[in-house]
Amino acid sequence: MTTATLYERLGGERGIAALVEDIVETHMQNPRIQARFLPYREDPAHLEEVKGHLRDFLSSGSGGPQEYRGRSMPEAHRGMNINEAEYMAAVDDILDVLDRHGIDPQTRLEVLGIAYSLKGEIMYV
Ligand code: HEM
Repeated sequence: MTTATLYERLGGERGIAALVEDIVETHMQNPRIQARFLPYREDPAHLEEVKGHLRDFLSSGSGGPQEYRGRSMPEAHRGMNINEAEYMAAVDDILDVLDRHGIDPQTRLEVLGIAYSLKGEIMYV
């Protein structure tokens, strides 16, 4: 039984910042979803804003002190018509990156649980 919060087990502010960089880069290299993300390379300011929101989302959702000021999940993904295969591809990327960063299996499972709980707010909204 561990007493560290999910935020701490993800490496806190620095760990989460590194995770977000790699997750976005991995999405951009994943043929199943890269078309959704590659256009952001042409708009670095917007990309930085989204990365900031992703960091705050992960931090506040895992027990960290940061406040999430981005849009709600349905608002952020509305009109993208994200399907199940794309959703699974994104979740696979996240779990791969957590693994590459040495995050333990129990913690990865917790993140998977949170990702699944958000599915209905992100797919086909
Ligand atoms: C575990 C599932 C997911 C989570 C937790 C998640 C979370 C987020 C968050 C927090 C933002 C920032 C919102 C903002 O800036 O206001 C965002 C933006 C975005 N997400 Fe997701 N997302 C997920 C799945 C997906 C999937 C499957 C796709 C497409 C394949 C996707 C595509 C995007 C795009 C393109 C943006 C940028 C929107 C913009 O232009 O500002 N997301 N996501």
